[in-house]
Amino acid sequence: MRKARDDSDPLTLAIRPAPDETSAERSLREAQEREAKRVSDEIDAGIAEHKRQLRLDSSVKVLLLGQSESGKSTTLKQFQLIFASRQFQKERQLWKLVIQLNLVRSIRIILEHLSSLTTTKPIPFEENKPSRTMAMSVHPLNGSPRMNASSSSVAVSSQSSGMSSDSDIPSTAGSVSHSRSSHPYGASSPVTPVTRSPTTPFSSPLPPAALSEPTEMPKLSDYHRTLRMRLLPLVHIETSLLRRLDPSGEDYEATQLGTNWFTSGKELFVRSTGNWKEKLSRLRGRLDHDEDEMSDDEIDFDSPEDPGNVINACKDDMLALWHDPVVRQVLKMGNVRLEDMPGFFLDDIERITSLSYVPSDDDVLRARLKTIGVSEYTYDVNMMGERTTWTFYDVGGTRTQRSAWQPYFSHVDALIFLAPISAFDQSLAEDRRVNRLEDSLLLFKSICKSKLLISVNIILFLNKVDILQSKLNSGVRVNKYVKSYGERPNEYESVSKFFRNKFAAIYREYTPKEAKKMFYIHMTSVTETKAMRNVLSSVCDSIFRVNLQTTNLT
Ligand SMILES: Nc1nc2c(ncn2[C@@H]2O[C@H](COP(=O)(O)OP(=O)(O)OP(=O)(O)O)[C@@H](O)[C@H]2O)c(=O)[nH]1
Ligand SMILES: [Mg+2]
Repeated sequence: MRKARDDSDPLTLAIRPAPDETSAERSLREAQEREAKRVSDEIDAGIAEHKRQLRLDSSVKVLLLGQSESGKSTTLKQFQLIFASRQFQKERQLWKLVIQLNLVRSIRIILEHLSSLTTTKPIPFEENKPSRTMAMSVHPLNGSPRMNASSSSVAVSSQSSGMSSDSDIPSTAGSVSHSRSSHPYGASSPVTPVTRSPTTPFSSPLPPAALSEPTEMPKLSDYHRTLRMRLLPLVHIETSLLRRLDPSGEDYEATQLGTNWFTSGKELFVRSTGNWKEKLSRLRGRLDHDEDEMSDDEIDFDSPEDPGNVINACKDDMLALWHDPVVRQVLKMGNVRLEDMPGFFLDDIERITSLSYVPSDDDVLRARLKTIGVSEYTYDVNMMGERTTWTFYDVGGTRTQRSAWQPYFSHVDALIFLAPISAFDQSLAEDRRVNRLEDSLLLFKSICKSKLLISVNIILFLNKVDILQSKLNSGVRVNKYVKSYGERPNEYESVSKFFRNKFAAIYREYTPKEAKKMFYIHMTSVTETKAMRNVLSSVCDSIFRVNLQTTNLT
């Protein structure tokens, strides 16, 4: 049995007061003991603070990867909306200008298309066809171009990346993005009207409308020409705002009315080094400033030239243009599906052009702002009772941007890879010969194989399932684009399971055997906040737990 006080313990013996201790000695001893306790408490507090600091320093770092328009930046917006909503609310007004520019861009595309009817000869279909014998392909990860010899009518990227055996998705060269009417936020790029190759049995068919409609373009009247003239200020506003947001102009070319519309497909983008939020704040902040403080790159929001006023003044003409039957026919015959492009707001003209317009959450999530470079975003979030710092790296997804990803591989805890599975019938905007789903599969394979990512947890979002669903509902057949889909039912359950298995098989086959990491797959529509609340909570929770375990702080 243990004694209440152990007289044989050397420490107890050493600190035991002397039996003949005087009261002065006792006071001194007690003072020394109090001081020792104070020092000890201070050390404990220091250790606790150090641990807290370590936790903060070892913030959770997440890399967002995937091809362009896969939904990376939208995932980040959802994270912010759900976990850092105050910041999201604060930035809501900044998105107003982006949304208005998205709207103006759609108008510009219509105007350029109308203009091309009158000023330039449409490019003959055959000129857009890739070479039958030699074609460029690009490595899916580093974006470096290579020349491929190809005996087929098109160069398929798998031929250059050793994927020909496991890739059964034909190139969409010689095809166009399929037109559909029911999904408003579809993210296909403007389609290039090229013919179906007669020698590739699996090339995407042209939409029936493009094949069966009469070939004669409707005539534009003076009314259309006047409408065009009246909308020109919008285009100038766009040019000037884009210049102000990116004065280098490196990735932006001034819009030239009268050029062929598909040669001027430049879109609004955010450059990682550009601090667009600050620039937009400055442009917007003019109202709060003193007149004298106005600098050259600010806009006078009180002036009739202010973008909000100009856009508002053009409301009726925009509505007239978008609803004009001749314009609709011209677009249809040119196979221009604005509804399928990201940042489509033409059905919201009334609301968005209002002087008192404030973007809704949904508007912000639908807004399209292309990423250039790698942007870092940090949020302090309460998770599992802890205040934790989350750092996200949002990258540009076009092929030429991918070489910038690698330096981030070695110091992130997890990566979220987004593959838009609705894109099985679309081609890359940057290379019309490459099927978007195939590009995602090849990219995912490179990620799985990467030795640098051997201990990085992978979360795969098979995204844009809402668009996939509406495509299937409107009758687009998967087996026209994916040979191995065979005679399975053309229904969401079966198609989503098939794609899920395809990605899971790549993970199993190509991840190095020694890798120890978690891997989850989620079917997502990252624009849908309600569903994403559960998905992101569960994803962040798992990343956070694994992170705590690995830093040994639990
Ligand atoms: N309907 C629908 N639209 C989506 C979904 N995910 C993204 N979008 C839209 O698709 C467009 C492109 O999304 P982004 O998040 O900008 O794509 P990204 O991957 O960041 O593209 P880059 O910056 O070019 O690399 C945006 O207009 C989004 O609103 C989805 O699941 N469903
Ligand atoms: Mg982006």
